[in-house]
Amino acid sequence: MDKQQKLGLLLSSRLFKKRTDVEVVLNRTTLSWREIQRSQKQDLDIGNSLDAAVSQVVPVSEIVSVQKTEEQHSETSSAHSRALEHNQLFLYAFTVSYVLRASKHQWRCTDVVFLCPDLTVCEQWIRAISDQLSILANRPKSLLVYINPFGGKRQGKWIYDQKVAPLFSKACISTDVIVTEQPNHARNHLETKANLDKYDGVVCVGGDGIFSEIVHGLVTRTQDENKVDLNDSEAQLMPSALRIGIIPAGSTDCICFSTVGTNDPVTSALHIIVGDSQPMDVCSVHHNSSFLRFFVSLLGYGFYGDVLTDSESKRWLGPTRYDLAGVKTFLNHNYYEGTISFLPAEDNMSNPRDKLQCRSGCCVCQQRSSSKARDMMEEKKKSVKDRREGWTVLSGKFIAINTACISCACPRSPKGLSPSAHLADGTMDLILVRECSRIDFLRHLLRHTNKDDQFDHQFVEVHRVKKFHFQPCRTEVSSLEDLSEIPRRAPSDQHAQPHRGVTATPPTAAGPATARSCPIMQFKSVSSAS
Ligand SMILES: Nc1ncnc2c1ncn2[C@@H]1O[C@H](COP(=O)(O)OP(=O)(O)OP(=O)(O)O)[C@@H](O)[C@H]1O
Repeated sequence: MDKQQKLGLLLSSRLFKKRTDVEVVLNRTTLSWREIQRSQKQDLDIGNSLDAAVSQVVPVSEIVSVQKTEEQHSETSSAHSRALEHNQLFLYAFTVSYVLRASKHQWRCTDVVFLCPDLTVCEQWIRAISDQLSILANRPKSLLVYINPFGGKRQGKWIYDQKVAPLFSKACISTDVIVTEQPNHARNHLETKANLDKYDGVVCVGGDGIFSEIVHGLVTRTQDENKVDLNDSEAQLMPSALRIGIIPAGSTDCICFSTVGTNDPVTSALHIIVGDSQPMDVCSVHHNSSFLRFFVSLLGYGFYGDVLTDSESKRWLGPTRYDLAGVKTFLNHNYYEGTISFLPAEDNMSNPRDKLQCRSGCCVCQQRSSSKARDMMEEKKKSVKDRREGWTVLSGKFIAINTACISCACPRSPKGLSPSAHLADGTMDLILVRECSRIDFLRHLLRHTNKDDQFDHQFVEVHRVKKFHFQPCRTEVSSLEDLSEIPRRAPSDQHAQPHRGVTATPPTAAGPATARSCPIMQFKSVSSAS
């Protein structure tokens, strides 16, 4: 058996590309081509070692489509005359579209056209590549798409129509598209009406808010179908069988940025097409015995909670609303007094101040995922015990009580609020900013935007936790300057915990108060709920 057979050679031909003869080779994992003449010259001059320099290799998993090139290709006339020189006629052509990795995590779709000496060869190539694409089990064939036309700069529909739909169509993905008409349209549709059996995944076009709707809709429906009581904070959530993809078209797009490393609709569409997936934790928030909500990115109480609440009333301003609400809340300088109890994550595989950045294939998340079944059993047994022991209790006055399920990176804060938080390890990073002066708090906030360690302040502490509980003092919310001020927002006793990805699929996150997490499935370009 020669080397090529060992590599699973499927097809090899001498074809023509632009002005050159190329040897094109398809095996089970790659499509490659190299210029024959140049390579041979190099063979003579410098030896075989330079072959790689003139050959291109594309993983089959990153081929978007292969199609017969019907129209006269721009290069055809020059190619034709060049071909004549070679006493060959290359009248038939096929185009392979594939992923090109550009800079800063961005992906682009690029084409290569191969001219063939006859129709049989052309069709043989198209069939061989199509066959390989058809056995890629992760690729979605049918998607349900929700577009929020009011997210971010209100470009969602345009972004989808112009940048995403043509790629889905090229990849032969069928879609049902719903443009939402009001808040919670997507959530309610998913919870009650959508026929989910038809689809391989759900895609949202918008920001973290519409993603949150999708998470709530899918996770709630899955729990209903499996008779899981969401009000039971100890119940193990069942993962959804569908993955969620995000096309960023919001104001922050934190979940997309934190998982893919960029907010670029084309990159996200390509991740979806090639079937990339990334598990995420979903956390749930309970108040007493009632389920409040899920979250997958940031649960903010105090400063960030106030910024988000205030920014909602300024939605008409677009993304600028966050800056305005941020300045206003900063000037108010409120603090919140209460007691926080948390259950620390037990192992020492990672901590919130290590330099790890969780990415696809992260060993910490993988290890967690492989021990998931065992952990689920243990966690069940432990839940009663947990209530009695292992909890750490802290009291005091806090400006911000944040919980990050993921790094929460976004263009404004490229490393995020918790740079080494993991996407799917079943833990949350609890970040406490204690009472401090305005100038100190500003120094802390500025560190969100630069490379300095944002936890390296005496008034900031961070804990990697599995669950936490917050019990506010009833009369406490006051300006640091004016302690007599009545709290604008009376906090209540809440707890949160993360649910580790339950299925064999991607991420999930859970929310505030008592938080826990369960997994949901996502395409890699996912983002989460805030
Ligand atoms: N048709 C609609 N009209 C008004 N609001 C909608 C509509 N569809 C969805 N929404 C709501 O709009 C809110 C914001 O949407 P989205 O998150 O997509 O944009 P954003 O807030 O600008 O971005 P980000 O959350 O990333 O900052 C969501 O909470 C969603 O429930």
